[in-house]
Amino acid sequence: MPTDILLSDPPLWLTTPLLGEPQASELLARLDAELAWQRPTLRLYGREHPIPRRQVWMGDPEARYRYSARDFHPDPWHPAVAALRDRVTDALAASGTPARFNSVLLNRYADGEERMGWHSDDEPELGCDPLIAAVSLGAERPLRFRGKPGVARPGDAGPLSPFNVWLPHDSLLVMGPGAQGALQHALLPRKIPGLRISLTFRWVVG
Ligand SMILES: O=C(O)CCC(=O)C(=O)O
Ligand SMILES: [Fe+2]
Repeated sequence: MPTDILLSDPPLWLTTPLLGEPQASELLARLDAELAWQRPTLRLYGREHPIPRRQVWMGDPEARYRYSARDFHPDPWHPAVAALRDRVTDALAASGTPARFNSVLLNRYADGEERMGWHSDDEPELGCDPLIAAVSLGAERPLRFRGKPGVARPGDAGPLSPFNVWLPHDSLLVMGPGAQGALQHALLPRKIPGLRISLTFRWVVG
């Protein structure tokens, strides 16, 4: 599997293809059809807003997640998602990066209008310097990165200019240790038609 090193410090790598066809397209159709996609609301400045995408939180029972002072329990592993988790774990081990995952956030973007705002995946449950593995299926869209406001870069490196990482169908983006401390990322709205599903595998510290 060809891997592009997009950034070395913090590590950001893109591998494509991950599964090959027809497996990748079959997985996209199966996840779309078989998962209990939710559109929870988020409270912002005292008002409830439905999130601009759908999602499912899945994982081991002890991989609980606290968010907005609420405990979220993961859905049990769907067999196709568990198989993908093992595939990603094997691919990482083969490239000399042993990692394990007890949970995954699945995001479903119906079209280019649906999106995710600027954030880092730096919740305390994820421990310090997590490795997050993100699989993309469906419409190719750019994940935009920028330096985290107020965080200096290592050495004399100047400020990092924002950049796009285009995520093709059937690709794996690895955000390695340090990426969440140094960078933010967002899936901004774009006039790109078509369904996209991403799966961001994580380890949640119990
Ligand atoms: O959909 C994507 O590629 C980004 C998802 C993401 O940032 C997340 O799940 O934390
Ligand atoms: Fe994220």
